[in-house]
Amino acid sequence: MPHDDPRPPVLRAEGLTKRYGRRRRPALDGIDLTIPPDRIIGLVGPNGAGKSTLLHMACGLTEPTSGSLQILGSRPAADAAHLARVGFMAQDAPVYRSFTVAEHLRLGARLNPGWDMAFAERRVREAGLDPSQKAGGLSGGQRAQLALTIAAAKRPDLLIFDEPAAALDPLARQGFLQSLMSFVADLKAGAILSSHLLGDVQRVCDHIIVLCDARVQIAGDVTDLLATHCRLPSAHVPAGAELIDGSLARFTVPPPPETEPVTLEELVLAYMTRAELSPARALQEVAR
Ligand SMILES: Nc1ncnc2c1ncn2[C@@H]1O[C@H](COP(=O)(O)OP(=O)(O)OP(=O)(O)O)[C@@H](O)[C@H]1O
Repeated sequence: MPHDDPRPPVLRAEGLTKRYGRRRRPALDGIDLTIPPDRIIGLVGPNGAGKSTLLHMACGLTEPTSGSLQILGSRPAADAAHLARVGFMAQDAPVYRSFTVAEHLRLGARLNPGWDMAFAERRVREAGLDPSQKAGGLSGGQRAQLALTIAAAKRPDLLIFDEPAAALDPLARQGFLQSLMSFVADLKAGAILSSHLLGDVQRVCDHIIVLCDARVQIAGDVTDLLATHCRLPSAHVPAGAELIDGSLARFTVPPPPETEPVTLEELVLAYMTRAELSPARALQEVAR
């Protein structure tokens, strides 16, 4: 983030912790994280890592147990004006099955002061949705397009998606991700999406957060991460390098020429594997 950018970070977490029960392991464990504006952020990690918990907290749907979280410079869902600045699409693209597409848009207009009906109607047409069709009869891909339109037509500054395309076939997923990117560009909004589909993340995101075991393992702009992670040609770990997993290392100095570049998928998998094998994790498993 340029130092003269006056805008607050999209997300700032300090010591953010969430426990769902006093005896349970935390779902988020002391997370410190700052995400600059103007990013499409991919939140990745294995099942149960805490991704939905973080996204729900960002929307004000659940409260931290301790620590603090700011979204666009304020407490999540601090007031009506702040609520209007954040659009959320929950897992499985929830819609009202007995409402038609047009009724969804009218409901959106009644509930959201900044609702842009012209934008919503144009997007419904572009997605090929029939306004008189009941949402219960839409395909998964059409339902996702409707839910995306509803999240975007309030013209938020930040769109949050919890595994938005997990249930869609590859073609519907491609259409959905294209719409997502064009919405973000149209609205000049930021976006955070959680996903298990690393290919999708690689296609649309320019910043990633790897969350495993309730902790952030690595976060940063994709270009920076790919420039600072390489595969070592031998077992020797040079100065300025930290071995993450196998031969994949992170460099705090410019990597030497004999190292090989890595893909985003390899990088994410290396951090996930390291977290899975960490001694702290092993101890937690024994304690459970
Ligand atoms: N409402 C809840 N009550 C109790 N425990 C919960 C609740 N929601 C989440 N958890 C627990 O918190 C941990 C993190 O769950 P969360 O759903 O945030 O992970 P996730 O990374 O989104 O997982 P997935 O990829 O499977 O959706 C898990 O151990 C889960 O069982």
